[in-house]
Amino acid sequence: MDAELFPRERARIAPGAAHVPDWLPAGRQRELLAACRDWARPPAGLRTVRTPGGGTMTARQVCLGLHWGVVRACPACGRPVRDNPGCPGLHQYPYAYTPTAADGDGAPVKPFPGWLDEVARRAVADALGAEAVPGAPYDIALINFYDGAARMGMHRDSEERADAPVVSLSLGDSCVFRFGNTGTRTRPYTDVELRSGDLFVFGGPARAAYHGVPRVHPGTAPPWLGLAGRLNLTLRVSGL
Ligand SMILES: O=C(O)CCC(=O)C(=O)O
Ligand SMILES: [Fe+2]
Repeated sequence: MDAELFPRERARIAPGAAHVPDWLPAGRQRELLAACRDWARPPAGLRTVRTPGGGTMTARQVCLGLHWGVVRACPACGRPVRDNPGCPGLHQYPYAYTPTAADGDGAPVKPFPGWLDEVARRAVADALGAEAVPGAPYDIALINFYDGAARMGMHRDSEERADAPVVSLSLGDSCVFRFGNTGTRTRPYTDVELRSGDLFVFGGPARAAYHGVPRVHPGTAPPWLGLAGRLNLTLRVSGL
């Protein structure tokens, strides 16, 4: 992989969606990994994510800024999630952002550091151009850890109330990242290989596209990083 003759090229995967290979230099990857290890420690550390049907996700997760997870009651009106179509406080689907790790140890979520907002703004400018950088600061990170068997089903990132681009940074093992369309979980989609240090940004007409991780390639992390598995950070503007 590292011995490829030509560097991998950046690509527009769809209008509003861009892949920038090797965006993070090795030193920044090491620093980001060290920060992720700190964030993954309790309280409000890495947890197994519950799904609405009573199952669990295979990727484990820690959040910064606000906690993302399944809720049983609307944080705004207190009524059962599927029973509040008129309430502006919660999306119809039973995921929401809350200030504490409600489906974990219940501790307050760790703060989103200002330097991650700077990283996100640089990422959007590099990937999509300065005009795509939002006015509001990035204030949420979802950090997913994948072991060799973990994956993530096709979904949309839809609990935010802002349409700012989502910034995705990958560390460790490479994976197949499937980037689809806004209408269905199925084709048409494009499979992109995301490797350690890669940036992927999706905003504008691609902000609501379905996407997922059908496969991680175990043992493909760069040896100098010291990570067995894959970490992905998505940086978002909550609008909340
Ligand atoms: O792991 C990835 O590359 C994607 C993660 C993702 O889609 C999410 O956290 O919503
Ligand atoms: Fe996502």
